[in-house]
Amino acid sequence: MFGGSSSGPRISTVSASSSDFGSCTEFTNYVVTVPPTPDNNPEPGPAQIPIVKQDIGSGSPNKDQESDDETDLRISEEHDTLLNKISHPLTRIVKISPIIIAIYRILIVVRVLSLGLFLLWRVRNPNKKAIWLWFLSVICEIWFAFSWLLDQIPKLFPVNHATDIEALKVKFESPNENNPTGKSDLPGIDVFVSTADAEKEPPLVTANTILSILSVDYPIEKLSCYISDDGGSLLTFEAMAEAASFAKIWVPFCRKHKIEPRNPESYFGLKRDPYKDKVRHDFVRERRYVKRGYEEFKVRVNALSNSIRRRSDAFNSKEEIKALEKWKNWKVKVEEDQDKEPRPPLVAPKATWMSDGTYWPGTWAVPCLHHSRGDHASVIQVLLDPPENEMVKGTCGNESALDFEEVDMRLPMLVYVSREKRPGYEHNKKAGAMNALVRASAIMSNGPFILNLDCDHYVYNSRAFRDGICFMMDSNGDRVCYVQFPQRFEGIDKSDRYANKNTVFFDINLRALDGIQGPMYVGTGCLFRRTALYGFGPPDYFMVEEKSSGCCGLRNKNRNPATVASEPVYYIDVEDEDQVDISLIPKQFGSSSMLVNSVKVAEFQGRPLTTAHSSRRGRPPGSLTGSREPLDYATVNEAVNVISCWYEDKTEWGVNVGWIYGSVTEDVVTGFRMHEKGWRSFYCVTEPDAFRGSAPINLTDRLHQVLRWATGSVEIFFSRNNAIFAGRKLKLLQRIAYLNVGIYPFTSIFILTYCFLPPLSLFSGHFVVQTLTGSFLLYLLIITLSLCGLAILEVKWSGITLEEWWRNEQFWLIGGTSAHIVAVLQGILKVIAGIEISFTLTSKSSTGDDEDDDFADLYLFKWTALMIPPLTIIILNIVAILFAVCRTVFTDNPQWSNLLGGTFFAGWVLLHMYPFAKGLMGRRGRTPTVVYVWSGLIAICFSLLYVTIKNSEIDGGSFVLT
Ligand SMILES: O=c1ccn([C@@H]2O[C@H](COP(=O)(O)OP(=O)(O)O[C@H]3O[C@H](CO)[C@@H](O)[C@H](O)[C@H]3O)[C@@H](O)[C@H]2O)c(=O)[nH]1
Ligand SMILES: [Mn+2]
Repeated sequence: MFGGSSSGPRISTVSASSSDFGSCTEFTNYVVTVPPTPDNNPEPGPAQIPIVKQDIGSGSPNKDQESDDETDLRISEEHDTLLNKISHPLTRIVKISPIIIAIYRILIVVRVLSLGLFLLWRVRNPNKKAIWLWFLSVICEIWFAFSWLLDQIPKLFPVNHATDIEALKVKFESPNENNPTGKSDLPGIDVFVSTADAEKEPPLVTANTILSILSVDYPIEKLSCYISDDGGSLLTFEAMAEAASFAKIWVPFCRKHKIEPRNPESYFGLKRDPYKDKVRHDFVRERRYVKRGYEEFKVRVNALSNSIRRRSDAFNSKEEIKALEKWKNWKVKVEEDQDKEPRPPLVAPKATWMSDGTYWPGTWAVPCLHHSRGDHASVIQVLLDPPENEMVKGTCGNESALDFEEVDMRLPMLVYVSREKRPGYEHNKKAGAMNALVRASAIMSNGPFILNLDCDHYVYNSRAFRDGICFMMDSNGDRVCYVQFPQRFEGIDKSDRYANKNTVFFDINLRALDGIQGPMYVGTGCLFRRTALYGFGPPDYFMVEEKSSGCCGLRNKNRNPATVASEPVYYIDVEDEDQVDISLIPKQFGSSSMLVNSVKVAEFQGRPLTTAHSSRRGRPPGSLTGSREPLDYATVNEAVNVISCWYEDKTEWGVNVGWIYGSVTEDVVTGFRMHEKGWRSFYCVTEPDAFRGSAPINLTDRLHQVLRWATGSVEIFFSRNNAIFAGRKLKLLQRIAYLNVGIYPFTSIFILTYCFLPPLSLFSGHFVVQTLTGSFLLYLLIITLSLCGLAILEVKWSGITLEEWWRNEQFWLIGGTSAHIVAVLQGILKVIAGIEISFTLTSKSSTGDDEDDDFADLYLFKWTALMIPPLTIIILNIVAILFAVCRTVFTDNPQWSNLLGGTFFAGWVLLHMYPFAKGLMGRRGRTPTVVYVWSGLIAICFSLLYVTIKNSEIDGGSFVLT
């Protein structure tokens, strides 16, 4: 009833303030059709690679004096090289030094064995004087060993992959028989950017991301960019319109001068010499011009919130006057005619207005009915039309300051999308937003691949899209569900105090998974195969099934019932249309027939090329070089239809199709479901980094972020997406890795306990073992040394630094004692009481006051209850050490061994807590030593007091030093 039909979903009209913005007001529309498959190419039989006989690239002209023999020879050589290049793999494995890996594996075995022996020893040798202390510690140690194993085992087969974009170019963008002009035969990519709050995610940041996407090095007509605005805010909308307008000079400028990175804010902020390696004489002038343009653009974007407010105020007061007049007229009428006309409202609503004098259909500055967060209409606006099919050259620099005569001026399509939201509907956070984009884009551009970026993650390496596509177009590419790029961060303090960079995860864990079934999906910087997102399985399986059952496109009857019941129809073959049970599809994808029809097109376009040596079903070369039809109004209307909030009712969106709902870490679940179906993913580490983003650098925001991730993990643990229940196609080690994702927050229970053990032991005068025996110390030594050895080897094969590894260890304890434990409680609450967990956005804007200090934010101190447990731990441990020292020194019954053990453990805890203590101190200059010294002094006073009283009891009142 809140459906779009009642309040009318609308297509807003553009309202940008900038001048050269004409083209956006009318949008031409565009549809991708299935490229005609050559009739002579029966599927799925092997097809021949077309071999080009003449004019390869800038092939050398035939000279008359050359003999026929020579020419033939040359041609055949060219054949060979071309054939070589065409069959050349697009990706390859870069071996990590086998010696390092061998030692690494041996050390793992050593540590597993010694841990086992140690635990055995511990269980057999209880501390009879303090059984409780012994028992607690042994339980914790067993769990730590278990969780270490979960983390370590999937790291047995680390691997590095490299791509070959030159080979990709030869294969897809060089002239050949099927494609004489050498027009790009690469598949389309739809880029999704998510933003949700114009305050926490500044539109300027988002606009920069958009600019970096619009200028990537990928065939322009194959690229479409969609921005999802979950805030439905006019500010974001107009900032995007500004970005679209600035792109008209920024993008050609980047293309002409090969600018990197193509995010203007980062580019102009580079510390290195901008003229290095630049030889064009017009570069200096054009750079200056574009820089000025960017500065003006920035000022315009920054002024938007003010100008929108002023504009809205003006319109609103006009409306008010109108309303007042209406009311007066009505009053006069009522008095004169005694007419029973309904009384018009006296006050007009405080609307937010677009510059063309219409209401903004999204949320308003003063929220009101149908115009607030969580209650507004759908908005789709094509900000940049789909580009022409052929290159459009720019003009020479006489009238304009820029000379773009040789530059392609086209821009990829850019679409602003804000899905409809109504109260009473679950919106499913980011996953819901992404699914709306999946549908809208299926109708508007239907790129067979989808790249997902958070608004603060921009394209740092303009060729990264090609790197990703290499994996997809390689000979086994049709088994690949996604290619994950590592998340890299900027603006982080040098020592990365809170392990924001997460290099241990991104360079060790994910690389290791790449050697099994592939990295997890981590939410941003990921290139998906559209059909994998649609919930289909990989084709390998289909081929087997097809051979055995002889039928096409239908689901496997003898599959595990749990997965069959809800799994979408298998691969649909374009040629086998008649045999597909189409009636099943709307149940899964919803009622839009345009959407349903687009599925098979995307499947076809996502296939790698057919090759001579492979029986896999590919697509014929040259089939993606055709032109696209323009967008029409009906298409855009249909796109608006599929982003309405009721569209997903009674469908499988979020259950089996698209991003999966039910966890605040939707990313892990979504990737998990694909691996579960037998898909393979790849990890693509590029040089320079493919994408870069921002991370919260102050302690509080960081803890909240970790809290959200851990909560998501607990949600996964308690859901049907727990890796234990996964089907047979999830490989064992991959399963253990996913299991670890669900289990790691629970480790916090034991970490917390363990951190309280040193104070307990020091206060009580006992230790976890009865006495520090040689075997205990030896075991401890082996365990510690083997861990250090593993760390060093991991550092060796992954390329991270030891400091980063250590920071990660530290934050493991800090997170474990604060965020993770709360996550476990929250998760259990959700399971028992059904209390929903909110998605607290990570703030991207710097909140520090100090303008000159890049890291002002780092020293920002915001109190949060999450800090209570670690703070308690710090204080208790310090007090305990000093107390025990005093007692041992001043009493007649010194227990040096227990003091030593306890102090060692407490020191270990405090060492890990150091960054946390630093975070509490705020500003630079004052070190956490102050915290330690102060609590130390207080502790000494208390302990002296204690010892005095104790001694005076023993010695009958007189204080005696022993
Ligand atoms: O209702 C929502 C909530 C969030 N987002 C977007 O989701 C992204 C991630 O949010 P952020 O607060 O930046 O989370 P991070 O902790 O930085 O993100 C990591 O972890 C998240 C899962 O918890 C993933 O969704 C992210 O992709 C991943 O980068 C942002 O672009 C938001 O705009 C929405 O679109 N709608
Ligand atoms: Mn983020």
